[in-house]
Amino acid sequence: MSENATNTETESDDAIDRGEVFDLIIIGSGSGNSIPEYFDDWKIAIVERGVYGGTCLNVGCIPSKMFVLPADKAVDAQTSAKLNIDTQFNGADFAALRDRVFGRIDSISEGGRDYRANGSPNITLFEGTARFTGDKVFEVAMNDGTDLVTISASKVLIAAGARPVTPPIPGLVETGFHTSDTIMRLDALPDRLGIIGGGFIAVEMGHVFSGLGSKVTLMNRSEGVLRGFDHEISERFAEVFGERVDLRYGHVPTQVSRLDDGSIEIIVGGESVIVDELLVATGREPNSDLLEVRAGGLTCHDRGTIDVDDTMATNVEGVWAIGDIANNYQLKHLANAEAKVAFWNIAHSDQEPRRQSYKAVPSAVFSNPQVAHVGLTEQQAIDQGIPHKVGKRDYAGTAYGWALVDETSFAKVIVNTETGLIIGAHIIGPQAATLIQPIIQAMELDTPAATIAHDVFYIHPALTEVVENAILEAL
Ligand SMILES: Cc1cc2nc3c(=O)[nH]c(=O)nc-3n(C[C@H](O)[C@H](O)[C@H](O)COP(=O)(O)OP(=O)(O)OC[C@H]3O[C@@H](n4cnc5c(N)ncnc54)[C@H](O)[C@@H]3O)c2cc1C
Ligand SMILES: NC(=O)c1ccc[n+]([C@@H]2O[C@H](COP(=O)([O-])OP(=O)(O)OC[C@H]3O[C@@H](n4cnc5c(N)ncnc54)[C@H](O)[C@@H]3O)[C@@H](O)[C@H]2O)c1
Repeated sequence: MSENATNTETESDDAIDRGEVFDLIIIGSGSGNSIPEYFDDWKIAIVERGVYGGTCLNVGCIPSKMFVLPADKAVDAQTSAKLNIDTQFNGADFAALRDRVFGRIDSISEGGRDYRANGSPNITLFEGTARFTGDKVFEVAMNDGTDLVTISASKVLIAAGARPVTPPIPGLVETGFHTSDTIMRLDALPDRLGIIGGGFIAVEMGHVFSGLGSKVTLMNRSEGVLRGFDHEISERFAEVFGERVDLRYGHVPTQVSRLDDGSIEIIVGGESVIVDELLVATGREPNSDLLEVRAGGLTCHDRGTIDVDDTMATNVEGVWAIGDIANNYQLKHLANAEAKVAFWNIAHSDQEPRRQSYKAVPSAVFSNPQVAHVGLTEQQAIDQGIPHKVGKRDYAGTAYGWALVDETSFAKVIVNTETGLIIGAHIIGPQAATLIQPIIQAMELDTPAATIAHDVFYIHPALTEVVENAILEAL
């Protein structure tokens, strides 16, 4: 055991059953599973209630992007006439695609589980649902129905993530619906798919299913889709995406019911929408309630995320929290970064703690068109009274954009005119998630916009010239 880990037996309260005592308990096997090797001599418990490996691996980022790629190819095949080639999309073997994706993923999850259950001598895997019963004490309701197990530790890492919200729409629960947890496991492509929501999951899955051949109707509460994004981006996204998907805005569905022929009727904005399958993607709520974190003395924000500082420490000494249960971004690259910070600080309490930066947290929406963002929107810059200049470049204004025959994609960069630093960037179009990377670097490292525009090469005629030119326009 690391010299920094303390034995809880010394601090145990005789009145409380602390059960088996560990050096470290980790709740959740998603980002919580990335345990550095300097923990090899710690006695560790991992508690996982679901499929091993968490959201990103099993039902999130990875399978969804393995579906997005074939959908992108299908859309390309249907839109190639502008490139003077004659290609067709003749349909998808959805069951084979599903089996390929999950054949890969399920075995990785099983391998990860087996490694922790049988191949890691210092680790005990508890497969069940943990809840706090006291300070760093948990009761675990085992999935196999055996007795409740009590465990405790001197240090705890909470990485218990979030789960899909079920909106209170009359008839929804009785009718039955899919979430992102189940929609990718359908047996066949539905002829008609309804999607309630208009955020990341709605537009990514809307692209997947419409691209592969379903008729998709997306019903969003707000006026438009991707409303948290820069206005120009969300408006352009809706224009382009709306050519493939029936977008209904500004209403919460008021009734969902199952019809005699097995189809599903959704009443939205006073109109009837009839579909074969329904996906609900109206946000994800932190699992802090399942964990009964308040019984462990932890404080939470209104939305249920656990209060943490930038060292990932909670208000209770010896308890850290990371990922979707601790931040409102709900992004895997952030959960991974927070895990690194938390694990380091847990094992090195005698050193100055490492801190997570939130200066330039980027995100990308892997729909079609693709969208990427980092930093402030133009409206946020205005609202915050920051003196700024916006630079914008259409893909069509660069050589590679001509090759793509692109008419809808652009990059937008916002520079603080007092500091010369980039404060926001927004890209819509092919490879947006990759193109934004130099700007993430510049923002995180405080590299002036002029420096990254003038002092480095951008390969000609690559799409990165879009970013170079957008920055130049903002100087
Ligand atoms: C469809 C979809 C696509 C996504 N795509 C992207 C993407 O492209 N890029 C990106 O950055 N992010 C994406 N995300 C978000 C990303 O998946 C999450 O931000 C990330 O996985 C969160 O990791 P985590 O470790 O905090 O939680 P999780 O990976 O959710 O792990 C939490 C684990 O804790 C377990 N658990 C919960 N409560 C308890 C309890 N009481 N006892 C025991 N175990 C418990 C859960 O079963 C779960 O396995 C996507 C999410 C979804 C749903
Ligand atoms: N590419 C990625 O990084 C990626 C992909 C998927 C998910 N995620 C993460 O997962 C999180 C959850 O995704 P999400 O799409 O479920 O949530 P979201 O917060 O992105 O979007 C929720 C949407 O549901 C709408 N909504 C809420 N209640 C509604 C109702 N009753 N009727 C109709 N519409 C309603 C909202 O207007 C909003 O458009 C995201 O915040 C994101 O961080 C990330």
